[in-house]
Amino acid sequence: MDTLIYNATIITMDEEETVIDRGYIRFNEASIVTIAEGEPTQEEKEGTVQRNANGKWLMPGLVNTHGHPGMTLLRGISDDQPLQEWLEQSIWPAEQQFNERTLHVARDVSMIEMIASGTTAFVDMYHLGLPAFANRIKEVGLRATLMRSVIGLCSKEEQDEKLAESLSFATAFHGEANGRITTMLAPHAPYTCPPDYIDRIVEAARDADLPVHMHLAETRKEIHDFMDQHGMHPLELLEERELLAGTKWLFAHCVHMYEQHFELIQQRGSMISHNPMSNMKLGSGIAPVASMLKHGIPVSIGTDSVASNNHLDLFEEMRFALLLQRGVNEQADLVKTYEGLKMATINGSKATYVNQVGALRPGNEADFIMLSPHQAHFLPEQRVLSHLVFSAKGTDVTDVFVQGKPLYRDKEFVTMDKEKIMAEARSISK
Ligand SMILES: CSC[C@H]1O[C@@H](n2cnc3c(O)ncnc32)[C@H](O)[C@@H]1O
Ligand SMILES: [Zn+2]
Repeated sequence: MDTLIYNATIITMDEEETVIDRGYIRFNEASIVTIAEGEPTQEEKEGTVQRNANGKWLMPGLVNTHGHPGMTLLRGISDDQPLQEWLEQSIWPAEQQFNERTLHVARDVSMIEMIASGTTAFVDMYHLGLPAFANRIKEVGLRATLMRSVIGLCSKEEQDEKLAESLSFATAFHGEANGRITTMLAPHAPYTCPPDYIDRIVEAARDADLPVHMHLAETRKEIHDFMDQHGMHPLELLEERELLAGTKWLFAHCVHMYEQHFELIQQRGSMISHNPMSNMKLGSGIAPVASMLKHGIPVSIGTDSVASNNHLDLFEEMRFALLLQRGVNEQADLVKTYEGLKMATINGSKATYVNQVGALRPGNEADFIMLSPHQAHFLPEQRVLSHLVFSAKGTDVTDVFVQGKPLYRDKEFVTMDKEKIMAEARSISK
């Protein structure tokens, strides 16, 4: 049976700045059937379960295009180190202690946090326990892009084993959960994967028609060391080895890149995940997002893990992304308000190479969220787009639907037991 939600203010993200002041959406588990202004007719109501939105704001679910949910219990583990020191001294030793249970609980906590703040789809780059996570996501109902990522600082035999494992996970799970799970291959970074290993990963991805996700140009040190070793910027090396064209890339960070790199990225059709808070926290720098957008790159937004953020609230991340660009470039209209919403929604679907989400239109999948406008920080209520970017917080989200199924209803979890998961997290993190 279809569901009909009426009396909603609908932000479609379909055409430029469309806000349907009082409207309704009819949908089912396959797709959105109707979106229209005004009251539904008797005919539209037929064969539906109806729900009054009471003026709530209804918009596409947010897409987090870079993260590591398995690291969630490392929140606050080390707050004052730069990337390389943070990885080598704090993160990698702590990750050695992970087991099935800690990973399961960490990922459940991250999904609680994402759902409660309006994320309907996320990218997870990780090397441990992927099949178990994919199966858990099937139960929870979120949309996810998963990959068994690889670090290639090992023998060729080990590299090949890791790549084979990645490929077998990616091919087994791509399209699972009624298409909610998609997969990629993922060399961790140019400083942990030698060029000939990246060659082999890209070749495998092309053969299997899978996208490739990688951390890129995150710190000045990375570029400095890479230039010393290879005589050029890592993106230039990818181009020299003919790895950009014909590959569906999603690069995370891209902080230390310049005009000519964005021209190349745009020409080759690669995607970028901008992670402003993680870059700030680790003191990595400010990505030149205004320049990326000027080149026509549909920049998307990621949080990275909560060990470098320390939260998964994409509303906050989106606002921070805009404010940073305006502040650092001393220009108030450089990255426009609506661009922020695009980055967190429709650009996220482009970055993950997933069609039919990120915008609300008939035929697209019913991945959407609702926010309560009855908050002091949303007064006066008329300027919805402005409020969503500059005033909204994840905690304003009241409802979350993925593929037409409710995961969060009036702030109650439908598919997860929040109290149980939090109790387990407290107990094991001790
Ligand atoms: C093998 S991929 C997962 C791996 O990535 C590490 N990681 C987490 N955040 C970052 C980041 O911002 N830059 C580089 N690497 C990062 C983490 O240790 C995971 O094990
Ligand atoms: Zn990362």
